[in-house]
Amino acid sequence: MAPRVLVSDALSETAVQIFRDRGVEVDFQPDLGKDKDKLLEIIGQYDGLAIRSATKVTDKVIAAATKLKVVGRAGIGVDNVDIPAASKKGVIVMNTPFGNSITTAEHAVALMFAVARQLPAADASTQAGKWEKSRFMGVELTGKTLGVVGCGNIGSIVASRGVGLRMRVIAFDPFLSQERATQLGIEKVELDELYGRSDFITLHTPMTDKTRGMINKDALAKMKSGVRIVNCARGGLIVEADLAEAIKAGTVAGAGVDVFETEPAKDSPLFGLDNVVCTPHLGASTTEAQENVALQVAEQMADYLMRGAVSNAINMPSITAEEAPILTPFVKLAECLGAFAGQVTEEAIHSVEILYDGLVSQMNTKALTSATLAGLMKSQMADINMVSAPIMAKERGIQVTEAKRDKSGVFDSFIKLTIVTEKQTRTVAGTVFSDGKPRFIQIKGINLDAEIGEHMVYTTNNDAPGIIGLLGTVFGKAGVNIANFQLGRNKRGGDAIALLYVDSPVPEALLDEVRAYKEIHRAMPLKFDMPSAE
Ligand SMILES: NC(=O)C1=CN([C@@H]2O[C@H](COP(=O)(O)OP(=O)(O)OC[C@H]3O[C@@H](n4cnc5c(N)ncnc54)[C@H](O)[C@@H]3O)[C@@H](O)[C@H]2O)C=CC1
Ligand SMILES: O=C(O)CCC(=O)C(=O)O
Repeated sequence: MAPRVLVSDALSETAVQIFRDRGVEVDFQPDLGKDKDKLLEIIGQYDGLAIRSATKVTDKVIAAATKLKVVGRAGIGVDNVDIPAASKKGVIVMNTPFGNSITTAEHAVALMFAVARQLPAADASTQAGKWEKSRFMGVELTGKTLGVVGCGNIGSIVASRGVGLRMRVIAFDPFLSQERATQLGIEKVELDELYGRSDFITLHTPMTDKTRGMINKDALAKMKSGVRIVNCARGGLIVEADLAEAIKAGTVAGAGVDVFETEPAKDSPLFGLDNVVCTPHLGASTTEAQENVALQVAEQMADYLMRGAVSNAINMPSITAEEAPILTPFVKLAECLGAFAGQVTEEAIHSVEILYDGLVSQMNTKALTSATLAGLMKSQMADINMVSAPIMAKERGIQVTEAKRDKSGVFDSFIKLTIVTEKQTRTVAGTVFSDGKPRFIQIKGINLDAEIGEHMVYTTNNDAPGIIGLLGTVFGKAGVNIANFQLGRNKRGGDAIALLYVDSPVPEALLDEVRAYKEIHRAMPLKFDMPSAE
């Protein structure tokens, strides 16, 4: 059945066409995002949700979204999505990090001009027939200092436009390198220096715990008198009441505000103040940007739903459409290794080490590690997947390390998983053969070659005569067919293991019969997320 996507905000219809062309069923309801109850009522029917900023993907929406696999944000900021809730539920959240950057940068520059020359007020006055020429004295941008706070995609475009306008551009961004600053022709400074020197300040940071409310009374007090502030990033970066006070006091000469603490902004302390220019979150609203982000989000979501490719996900490593087919069998192997260790381990896990040997070490090991963790925790958490597993492991205090090395043995590639619990260290290794099927190649340091099936039985025993006969007889009597039987031992008469791939689940009573045999230490059923035997 084709996956179904709900578009709940006003995306360009380009997105709808792309979904259809890619074989995804799409339901285009551009106003639905504003109707929280309706969204909660219907979200359970969809595999994907495509949004802009009006739809709030809260924990309640995530909880009601029983089939949801992916949320696609046609835009940059994902602060309208509860990412932790989505991640815990295994829902991928994607954005389109570049599609609207130029447009938003241009809006910031437009607001800067609008504030410098009081354009909206001058327009309103002129159209009212007042001709107040002396009221609207402006300032030039040329030669002024522009302070860019947050010099990522958008901030650096604004910075380069500022340079083009012959402004002196200074920037504060903890991740801005000296080389990049030089390349942009700007000066990298500390925040307080930026506050003290700028005639115009433009904000381009994401909303984080650090940036929330950063433009407050204290910050405003450090700024040059007569500064003009532009915010095209996120409303919560500015404490609106504090900015309003500074504007009333005349220490801030004007502000251009596209984004608000609460949106839609029906009221704000900034409304009605002289030389405050407001727009209703229009930063990304150009035909070009909306085409870009709609096209990109639809392609990304369709790629994921139809081919398993992941790009621009906030909560999951990327998997390109090209690598998806090569990676998929190793993802399955990683899941099975994790699932084996998870099912045979009964104590709390302290740490996990995953060794990637040979060709697999050059693959997307982040994705493989996520898959291993998902397999590991699946026996305790049914709904876990590659998205939620790393978070769950972190929450449980499990230390995860990855190691990589060149081919060291007979296999072109193998993955070895080591689990350390309070009682023991356990290892299991596996590979993928040319038939694309995963196999276990080592358990507890004992070599074997075991095909992995949906239902398996694992025994540990003394290496003694009669084990094969015992298992064969008990299972045969009960009508449980053994598809594959693998044995291994560390030395003659030493520790041995058996791994049986069976065609149907094995009843506990049958395993009790096996456990009654004195040479058997442990006999347990295992289940893997593999196709049923044909
Ligand atoms: N008004 C609108 O319609 C739109 C608003 N946006 C918003 O614009 C903002 C910037 O977007 P992009 O440039 O694409 O993001 P980006 O991730 O490319 O850049 C953000 C930069 O902020 C820096 N940063 C983080 N914390 C900082 C701090 N405490 N102080 C200074 N710098 C800090 C980062 O190092 C990064 O370089 C986001 O909040 C985004 O949601 C984006 C598109 C449209
Ligand atoms: O979709 C929009 O209009 C808002 C865009 C935005 O804020 C973003 O991309 O972060």
